[in-house]
Amino acid sequence: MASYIAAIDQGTTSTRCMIFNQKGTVISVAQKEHTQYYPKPGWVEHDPDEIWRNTLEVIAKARIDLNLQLKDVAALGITNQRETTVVWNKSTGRPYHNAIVWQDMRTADDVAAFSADGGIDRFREKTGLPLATYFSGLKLRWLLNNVPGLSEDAQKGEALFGNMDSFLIWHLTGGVQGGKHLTDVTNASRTQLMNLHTMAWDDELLKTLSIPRAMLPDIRPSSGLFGEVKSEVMPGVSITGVLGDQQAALVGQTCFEPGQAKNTYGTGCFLLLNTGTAIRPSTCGLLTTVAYQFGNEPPHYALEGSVAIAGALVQWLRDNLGIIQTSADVQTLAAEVKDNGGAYIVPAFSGLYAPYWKSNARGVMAGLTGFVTKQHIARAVLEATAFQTYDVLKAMEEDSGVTLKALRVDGGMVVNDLLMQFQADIANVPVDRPIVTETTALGAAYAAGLAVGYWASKADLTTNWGIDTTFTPVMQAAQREQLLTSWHKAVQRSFDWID
Ligand SMILES: Nc1ncnc2c1ncn2[C@@H]1O[C@H](COP(=O)(O)OP(=O)(O)O)[C@@H](O)[C@H]1O
Ligand SMILES: O=P(O)(O)OC[C@H](O)CO
Repeated sequence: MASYIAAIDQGTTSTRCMIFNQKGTVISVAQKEHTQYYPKPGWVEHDPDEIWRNTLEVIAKARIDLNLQLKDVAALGITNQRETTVVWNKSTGRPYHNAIVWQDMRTADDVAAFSADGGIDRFREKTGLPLATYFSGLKLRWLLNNVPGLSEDAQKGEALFGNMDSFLIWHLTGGVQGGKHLTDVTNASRTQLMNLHTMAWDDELLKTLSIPRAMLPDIRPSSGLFGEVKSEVMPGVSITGVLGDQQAALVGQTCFEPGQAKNTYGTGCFLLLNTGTAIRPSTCGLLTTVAYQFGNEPPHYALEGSVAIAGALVQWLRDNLGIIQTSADVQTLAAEVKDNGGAYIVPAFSGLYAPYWKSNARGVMAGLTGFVTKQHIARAVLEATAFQTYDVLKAMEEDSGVTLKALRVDGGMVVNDLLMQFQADIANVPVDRPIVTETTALGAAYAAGLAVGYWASKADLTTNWGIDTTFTPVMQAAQREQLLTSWHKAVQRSFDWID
């Protein structure tokens, strides 16, 4: 038996390759950031070719650092930023356009137009999703309507659509020399084109959005054979696990029982609750999504509270305002004051996602007085993530009837103790930070490893999970109430900024 499992985590800001051992410990890691393009206010793009080059580079580096022989790699897993939409030519491999990123809001007019007939929940019964700029279907429609020649090529099956998983699988398995055009159920569930009940592309939705079926990838379970790598960075290794990154984190946190949840704090923030094999509709502004499907087992579903801007607000403080030099500096600055000084930031940069779904909201800073300093702003930046998590947590508890005993957390922001303590305080729930916080790549590794027998069962994986730190709530109820009241007033003020 080979000693390791490799995983690629193609995220919003960077691409990573990680090598794990059987204990789920990271043995080698390489990471590279890619360029964010903002061609117009509210538009966000990535260059798919840059991401492909970075993927090759990080795989090579992670291997070299460990002097990893191919015979030692049991399988490769892939996890990815979801919804981000790529269209490329089957014969040349060339993308027709930059990828349209999940945060991009260019489809706001389509959202309004389609909602005029039936409201934003028009497709919810079939897809589990409200109409929003977030999902792939309308992004693909925009590309078909705006890129010359694309629609014709799509009808002929010459143009291929995919999220980053499909794009990387296609390249890794041979590209123009017959690369496989595949996706997994979790990624497909974020396109707003897949029917959650059948796990297949839905002809009625495709017709309504004018999407040619010929350009769509085949949908596979998350764990199983996707193909063999042909690229020279890892030739002959099989890709046997693919999951959208938030679902991968749920798997990496071994939340296999209905009622278990995790919250991932990265660019955005995503709370997922495993709801088992039954589809649970949301009436409180959450998403119903596929959590994972392992081999021939029935799919498991999740309720999801998606927050668009979390760590991205820290980056904004660093890159746009220049108040801090590194993301980690936000904690040092925020710790210089004992509270937010009355300042609140609602980071509705991409409108507001769950549980509000307000495409026309925009960011606000509220409660400013002459007393407020950059230290208070740093604190308000961190608190914004915790307040947004509180809102989705409450919606989750109401929708599911589950009261969380503890919140499992992961992602780049969880190194921030001040944020984690405030999260525990404001949600009044213990926050469990695990030993391995790279749970996204770990989840893809788990899916890949289960498929080839590297791990025998989910029970094997569960024993790998362990707590590093538990943050216990200490805040008085009256203070919590006062903070939440002010936060919710600020949220109201962000609504309806765009007419
Ligand atoms: N010490 C820190 N405190 C707060 N935020 C942080 C800290 N370190 C990193 N971040 C934020 O975490 C995010 C990166 O997390 P990561 O999980 O790698 O994101 P993604 O997978 O979305 O690319 C960035 O937005 C960054 O600003
Ligand atoms: O790449 P991340 O970690 O920011 O995750 C992005 C999400 O998948 C968007 O739905």
